[in-house]
Amino acid sequence: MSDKGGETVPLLAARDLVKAHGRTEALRGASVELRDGELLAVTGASGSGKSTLLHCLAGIVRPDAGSVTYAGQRLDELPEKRLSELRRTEFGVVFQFGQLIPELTALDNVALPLLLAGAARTEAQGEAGEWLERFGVRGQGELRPGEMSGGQAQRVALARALVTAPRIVFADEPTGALDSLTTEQVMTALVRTVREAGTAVVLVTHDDQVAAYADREIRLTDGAVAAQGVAA
Ligand SMILES: Nc1ncnc2c1ncn2[C@@H]1O[C@H](COP(=O)(O)OP(=O)(O)OP(=O)(O)O)[C@@H](O)[C@H]1O
Repeated sequence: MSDKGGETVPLLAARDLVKAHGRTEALRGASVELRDGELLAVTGASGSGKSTLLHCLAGIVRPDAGSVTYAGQRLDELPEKRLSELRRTEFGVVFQFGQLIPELTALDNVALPLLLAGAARTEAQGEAGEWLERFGVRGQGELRPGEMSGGQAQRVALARALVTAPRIVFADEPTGALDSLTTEQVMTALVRTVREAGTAVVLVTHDDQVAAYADREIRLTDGAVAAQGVAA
């Protein structure tokens, strides 16, 4: 959280977001703030607008109305080129099914964002190996996604989301396909890692077990924030 003349300024702030998919109004005036280093859970019933909110916050989707301000810049007004650069450098994203590249090994999947940012191969692979280590999957570095368990693949996906040292990680049901024990292991690794790195996280989940890891929870109902509070 930055401090401007005694006022605390959130890292990310969305105001009165409206977004329709065709005739479906997915967001109807949702507002949310994220502080630097904060772990925020976004919960709500299926269809309440959680993924749409996450996509608007991450600059993947432009809202029809309302604003998204990240570190003083209006994301919803940025030209696409600048927006994609910002997404690549400042944000990390992880989805329910890790969406790793099937042809690449775990190590190469994690190294890829660094290579795209211009790092040399040896350096990128060294860094990627360290992130696999943090998530307890260094031993799986030479495996391809099809050869890993769901939990291992999600750890690799989280390592890939964090390898560029983003300010914010956006995670959409990152443990949605995992059993309860694996969920606990993946969440423990995620929380420890983001705390060490000081990374903020927006975590969409319908699972109370997962929301309980967050500093704060907001609950969406019909595309607006129905409740918020400190997670249990
Ligand atoms: N690309 C799309 N095209 C049409 N309708 C969409 C699209 N994406 C989302 N919707 C609709 O918008 C509403 C909100 O969807 P969204 O995925 O944001 O909700 P959600 O809370 O994440 O749901 P879930 O928990 O089931 O993933 C739903 O009614 C959904 O059917």
